[in-house]
Amino acid sequence: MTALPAEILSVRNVSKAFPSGGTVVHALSDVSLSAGPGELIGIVGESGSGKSTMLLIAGLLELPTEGEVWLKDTKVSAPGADLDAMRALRRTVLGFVFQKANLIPFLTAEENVALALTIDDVPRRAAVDHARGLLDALGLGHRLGSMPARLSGGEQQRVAIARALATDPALILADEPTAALDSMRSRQVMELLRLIADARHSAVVVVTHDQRSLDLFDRVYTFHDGRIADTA
Ligand SMILES: Nc1ncnc2c1ncn2[C@@H]1O[C@H](COP(=O)(O)OP(=O)(O)OP(=O)(O)O)[C@@H](O)[C@H]1O
Repeated sequence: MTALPAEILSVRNVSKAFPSGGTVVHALSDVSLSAGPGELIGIVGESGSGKSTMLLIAGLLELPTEGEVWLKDTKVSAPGADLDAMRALRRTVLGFVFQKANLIPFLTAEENVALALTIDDVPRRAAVDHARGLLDALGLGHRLGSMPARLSGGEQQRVAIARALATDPALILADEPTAALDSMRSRQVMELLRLIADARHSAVVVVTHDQRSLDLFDRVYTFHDGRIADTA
């Protein structure tokens, strides 16, 4: 058995400033957080506190102004790093889930998931088989051939989660994945993310406003004004 790394994601002393109309917005100030294998980590905080900016930096979609992002034992991002060069890393190590499922409307559920693999040159047959297995495991085995418009909001979000899992990422980043769902479906999606962390030993980091599911999390960082005000 291979040893698991101590941390999958380590954000170290990250700050992010956006120039904005002659002034500077300090979206993040000296933030450090981590997520290890099998951990479900929450990020909460009021609007504008820096949660999404944190996720974009951890997801290698934005650069920090100061500080570093480490994936496993490698420093991958710091001021001046080349975000384009991180594309392969984003595709293989990271999985993203957003507030809206953003499925491609003219592809079936299984085609949406398989696409995450075929764009990386996985042969179509193998990609579709893998997509079916994932959708089946997420309770959507009966919806493989359905178009997104025929799926409920919760089902669409589960397809989006299957798509994020397709490349077997070590780190899954979710930005308000339950915002568009009712409370029962929200709970189901959060429980699914908990299960994914447990079963796959992935690190799962979720930005959420949903206070009712926080019992499922290993650690919750509360952001306030670009800083971590509390860790519980
Ligand atoms: N590209 C940008 N340019 C300028 N300012 C930005 C940019 N992105 C974010 N900000 C500012 O940085 C601060 C943090 O924004 P962020 O979106 O990270 O907050 P949030 O906690 O995710 O908010 P919400 O819960 O409303 O999504 C805000 O003041 C926001 O206006």
